[in-house]
Amino acid sequence: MADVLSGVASPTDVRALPEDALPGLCEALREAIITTCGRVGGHLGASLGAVELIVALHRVFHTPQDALLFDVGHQAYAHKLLTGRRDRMHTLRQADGIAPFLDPRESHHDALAAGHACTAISAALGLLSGRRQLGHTGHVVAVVGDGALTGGLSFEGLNNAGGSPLPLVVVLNDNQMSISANVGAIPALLRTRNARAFFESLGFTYLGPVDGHDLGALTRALREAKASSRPVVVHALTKKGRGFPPAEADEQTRGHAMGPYEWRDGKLVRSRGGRPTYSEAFAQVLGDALERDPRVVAVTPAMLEGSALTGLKARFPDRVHDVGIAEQHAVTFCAGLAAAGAKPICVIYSTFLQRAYDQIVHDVCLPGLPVVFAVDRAGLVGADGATHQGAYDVSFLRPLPGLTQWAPVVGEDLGPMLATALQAPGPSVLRFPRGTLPDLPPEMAQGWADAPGPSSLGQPTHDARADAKGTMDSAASRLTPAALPIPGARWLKRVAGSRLTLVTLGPLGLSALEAARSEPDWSVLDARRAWPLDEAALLEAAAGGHVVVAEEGTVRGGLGSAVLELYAASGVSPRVTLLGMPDVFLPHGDARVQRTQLGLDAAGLRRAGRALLGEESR
Ligand SMILES: Cc1ncc(C[n+]2csc(CCOP(=O)(O)OP(=O)(O)O)c2C)c(N)n1
Ligand SMILES: CC(=O)[C@@H](O)[C@H](O)COP(=O)(O)O
Ligand SMILES: [Mg+2]
Repeated sequence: MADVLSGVASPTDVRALPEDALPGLCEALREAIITTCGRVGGHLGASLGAVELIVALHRVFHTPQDALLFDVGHQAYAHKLLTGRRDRMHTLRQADGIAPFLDPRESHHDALAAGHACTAISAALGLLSGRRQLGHTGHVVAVVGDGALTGGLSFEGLNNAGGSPLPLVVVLNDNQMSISANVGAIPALLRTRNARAFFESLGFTYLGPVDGHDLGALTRALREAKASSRPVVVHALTKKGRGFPPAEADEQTRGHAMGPYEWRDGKLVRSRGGRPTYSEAFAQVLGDALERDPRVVAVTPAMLEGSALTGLKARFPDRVHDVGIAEQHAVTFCAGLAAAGAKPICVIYSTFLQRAYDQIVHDVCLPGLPVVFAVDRAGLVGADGATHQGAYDVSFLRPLPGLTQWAPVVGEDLGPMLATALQAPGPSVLRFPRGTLPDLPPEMAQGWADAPGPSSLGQPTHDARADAKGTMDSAASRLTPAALPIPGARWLKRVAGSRLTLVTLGPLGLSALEAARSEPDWSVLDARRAWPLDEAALLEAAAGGHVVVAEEGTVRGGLGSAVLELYAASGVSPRVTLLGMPDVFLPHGDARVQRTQLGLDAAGLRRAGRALLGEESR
């Protein structure tokens, strides 16, 4: 079957094929998608479910004169394969390779970049309006999933489009799935006769429901939509994971997202070589908290599986809420929960938290409600690239009065930090990265390096040994809130009279420890909080005259900026180097390689320290 696809270099070739060649083309596309995802991972399920839809779209609409926008873009591998990227698909989501989602810089058949859900309708209406204003006659199509209709932004777009005379075409790819089972009233409504009434009441012509795997029916409906002079929705019923039995059998996500070789014996499994992830470790301590305190409740905006909450949902069905792709609602829902006296924990990816900024400010921080934000995927995310990097949470949250920002180093820190956050009178953040838990370094596994005594600059911050012991003990035993709260920063290595201190946030503390092992007069300070700062500890660090601050987040406005602000306000002037994510949107690639490239590994930290000391050659 692959030869049908090998004859397609552009959508023009798709339109030139005889109709009886199209089933073979769809089979070849599925084969290519399955092979690609098997080798390099990717969004298998959604892309398999959209094969016929995408072939029919390219038969009817002529890109780039007509524009196709795909909500998120994770379902668009067939579109990439049909638009000249077939021979590079093996580079998908890798450094300098094919992008994880759509990107006009990659192909002029990609109308707009995306990666976050619920944007397609608004962007498509804007594109259509702008094109008409500038005399362009092409059609604009927004392809959105049923999950995308659980997000408010989609409705802002539908509302505006339905009241507009512009002939926007919305194709609803309804597979009754988000990443896992879809939630709420809207997806359910779509499978009833009310779907027609719903869209018609919003001002759309409704075409459907159409079998989303029947090329003839799809083509006819799309041609009718293309001829419409007013907003129109084509409602296609599809199956996520279609054509690959392990995905179709994957009840949880239909093979939504996977790493390479994540299926064995015909089953789709998330394989990470057995080590738990930070998300799974957090879910563990969250489960303890749910067990211990009936006021605790968890909220996720459609990332039950990605945030490792599926098991907790089964254990606490009424206290783990998946609210759909609705980050703004998730945050303000948590504000309501907190106002009622519950202890809400909003479990949310750093990049998706961006969508709920005003809700954090206006509904949580301004009233000072004790919402806990478990900010997952904080830092480099790797394959998902620029639209998904967890780069900004420290910076955009730090200015908010009363919001405490914690960052664990190792999995054992999560319990104490969560318990501290749950005791806090106001809102808190715990940020942790995508990926598996690290091994404990020798300094942590066998207790801490001897602290040389009280800080030379004022009160000792705290007894690192006691704190560490408390932390370590809590790792072993069930946590009781009495063991907390945690004070501020934590010396991972404390050398009296050290000349240089590596100040880090989160897991970078481990790289700093490794970097400092061969440097007898370097100290390592785990800031533990991005805000508020542990000023005494940071002023002690300044005493050595040289400070490197390293964080896996943008250097603009992050921990490093806060430290510089402290030193300026305190009238101390050590030489300071800031390391972090640079002032660009970092592309897709291997996060470990990118960390090294950014100098956010032990060698990079050592280089930065030596450069600061003027000992580059050593
Ligand atoms: C703002 C935002 N929140 C969450 C996500 C994660 N996400 C990616 S795809 C997806 C499910 C989309 O469901 P649907 O629109 O039905 O598409 P399907 O995968 O079923 O084809 C989610 C939640 C995202 N990309 N953007
Ligand atoms: C497309 C999308 O936004 C999600 O599927 C995201 O790619 C999940 O990321 P993780 O793989 O880090 O859970
Ligand atoms: Mg869906």
